[in-house]
Amino acid sequence: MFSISGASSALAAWPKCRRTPPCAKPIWEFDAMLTVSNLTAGYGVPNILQGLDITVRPGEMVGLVGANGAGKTTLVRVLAGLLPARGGSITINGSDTTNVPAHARPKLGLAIVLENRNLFGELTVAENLRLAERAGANRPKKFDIPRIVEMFPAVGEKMAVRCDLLSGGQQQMVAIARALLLQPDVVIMDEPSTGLAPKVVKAILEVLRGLCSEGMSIVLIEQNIGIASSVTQRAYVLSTGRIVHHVADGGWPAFLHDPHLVSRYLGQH
Ligand SMILES: Nc1ncnc2c1ncn2[C@@H]1O[C@H](COP(=O)(O)OP(=O)(O)OP(=O)(O)O)[C@@H](O)[C@H]1O
Repeated sequence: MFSISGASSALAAWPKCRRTPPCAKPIWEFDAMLTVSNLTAGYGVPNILQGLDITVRPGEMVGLVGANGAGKTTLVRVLAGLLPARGGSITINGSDTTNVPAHARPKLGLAIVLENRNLFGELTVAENLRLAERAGANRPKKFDIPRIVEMFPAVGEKMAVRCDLLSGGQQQMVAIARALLLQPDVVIMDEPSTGLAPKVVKAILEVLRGLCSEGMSIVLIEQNIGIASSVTQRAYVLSTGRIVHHVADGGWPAFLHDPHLVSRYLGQH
């Protein structure tokens, strides 16, 4: 649901003197961290995803925005390995991941924070984090539990609490923490703002910005254009399973100013 802010409020909130966000790096300096090429997938006939091309470089936070039914969740499922690609390819850090099983994708540097967070509800926060830490043990270490607690003090205070007893915001923080303990190079965030108070969303976006400035690649999948435009450098607009528009680096204000684009592809006015 387009429940939070619309394009006009996003535009109003965009500082006139806004510079490129702090995590921006000249894109020509880097090779791609995540490449999706001509990706097709679906559940029946016809395909839902109809030939997607997406590139994310190290240190970029890239948005993927689209209205209900555009195919965002389907793309997340294919990236996670939960739904097979029917055509095209997914490359992570130079490795072809298209047909790699879901459980093996984190070893290649991919972590996904699903919209439903997918925590082990009956386990404590500490137990959830330790499982992730173990799963990420063979990757170059960037995060450990003390660092996670520094990043999310609220997680540190709830270590002994079962995850199903946490608030939505606390669960989202644990889900992000768990993803980071996989020691990923690229994190896919599926609608992290869903159901959360603006203050919590702001805190989470701050953490994501910080990660990005350290070189992490982040794909932020968002229906809320206000959030996407405030934090991502550029974005792909998905509509009926196709990338129909690319908001280039620095192109958010122009996109938000174009009522035709916003209402046509995002259903917002
Ligand atoms: N399990 C499924 N079986 C058949 N069709 C599906 C299935 N899941 C999704 N679809 C269809 O695929 C299309 C894209 O849905 P998807 O959930 O990927 O969109 P979305 O952009 O994530 O939408 P929303 O923001 O509402 O979650 C829709 O037409 C939907 O009806």
